[in-house]
Amino acid sequence: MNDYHFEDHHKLLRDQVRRMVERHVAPIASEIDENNRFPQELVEVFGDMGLLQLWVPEEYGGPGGDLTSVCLVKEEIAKVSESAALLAANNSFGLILPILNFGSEAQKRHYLGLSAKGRTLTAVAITEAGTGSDVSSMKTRAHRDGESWVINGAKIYITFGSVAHFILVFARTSEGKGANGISAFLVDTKTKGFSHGPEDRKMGIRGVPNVPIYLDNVRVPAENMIGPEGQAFKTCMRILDLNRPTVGATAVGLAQGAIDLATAYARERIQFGRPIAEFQGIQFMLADMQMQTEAARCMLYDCTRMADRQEWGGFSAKASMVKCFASDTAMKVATDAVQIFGGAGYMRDFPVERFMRDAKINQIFEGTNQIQRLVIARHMLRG
Ligand SMILES: CC(C)(COP(=O)(O)OP(=O)(O)OC[C@H]1O[C@@H](n2cnc3c(N)ncnc32)[C@H](O)[C@@H]1OP(=O)(O)O)[C@@H](O)C(=O)NCCC(=O)NCCSC(=O)CCS(=O)O
Repeated sequence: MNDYHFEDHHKLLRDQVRRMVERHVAPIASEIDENNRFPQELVEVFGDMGLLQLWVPEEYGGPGGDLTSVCLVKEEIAKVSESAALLAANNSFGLILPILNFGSEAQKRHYLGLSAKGRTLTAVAITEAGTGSDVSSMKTRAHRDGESWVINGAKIYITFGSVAHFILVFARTSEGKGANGISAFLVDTKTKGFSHGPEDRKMGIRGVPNVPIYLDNVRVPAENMIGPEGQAFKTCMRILDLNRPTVGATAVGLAQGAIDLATAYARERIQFGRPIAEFQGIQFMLADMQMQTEAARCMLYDCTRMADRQEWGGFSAKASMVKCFASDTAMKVATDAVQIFGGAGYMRDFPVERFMRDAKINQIFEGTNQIQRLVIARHMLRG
């Protein structure tokens, strides 16, 4: 494969991650899915390599990664396990991106410094029972009480919500119309009044705990508000824009992993006296799978380059294109990989059925692909 615009440090990181995946992720990938087990041991491995906290700048004690590094790491890990890829760069969405972009210097020193140690887990809480695509309809409320804010409400489907040390919680702090009046708080999950419910039972990404969380008079110090009061809808949109390419990266990795499995199987599987790889019907499928994945990869690393060069014009639409195109591609590619395996592909003895189950979530979370199309179309129509 082409090396795109990767710099030497990106290639070095990618090679280190490949070796780590072979040693630590590949041996447990099927088992964490089978047992729906959160791989705590990977927290240590990833933390020691700087992979949970990749995006923390060097001046705050972090590895100083960029969007390209985060995506390369996720792509490599997702070739073997989407669940493990979701754990990598865990601190980006819930802590690093909001604090780097909207936090005060004191918040940066404290939280980025903590993240840099490589043992912190975080989550983001936006979604509620009545609030999915329509973020501004959220019902969770926070009111000011002296030097604190007191939060009440419930959120659902919170990824890593049961293991996170800190959760970025979005709540309405005034009854302003629509997007106005929403604020963001970094909540320490040890705070009195915070709790979570039982784990959601999911089709895929097993080993990644998703839970409902409950905030019952959760009191947080005023300094835990991230960004200006009432303006966090924009914080939310901005961190989604920056994180959506990483969903694209996971999807590209998953698709490549499925292609590699299907290609190897097609070479080995004998029917009508020859490997099925010799049949044009299979060759055309494999070629389409690789072509679509390569197109998604080109789009992905073009988008990461934009971000790393701070070229923000049209970035939101570009991030939505990557998330949408790569995840639609991964779903199609994983389904075709199962088809190439035939009956064996439907069995749990082979990993491709897991890839097909895991692929689906990428079309749904961090904004459904219908929402991504809406963002893209709005950008086009604005001219
Ligand atoms: C549907 C949406 C794309 C847009 O929602 P709205 O139509 O309600 O809002 P707008 O009128 O477009 O915008 C209001 C306001 O915000 C500004 N804005 C909009 N987009 C951006 C942006 N990308 N960056 C900065 N600012 C932005 C816009 O200019 C307006 O400001 P003014 O009023 O003009 O000043 C949106 O609601 C959306 O993306 N929905 C999807 C939500 C989503 O992705 N949810 C997923 C949750 S997280 C997850 O799934 C992870 C799993 S988990 O929960 O653990």
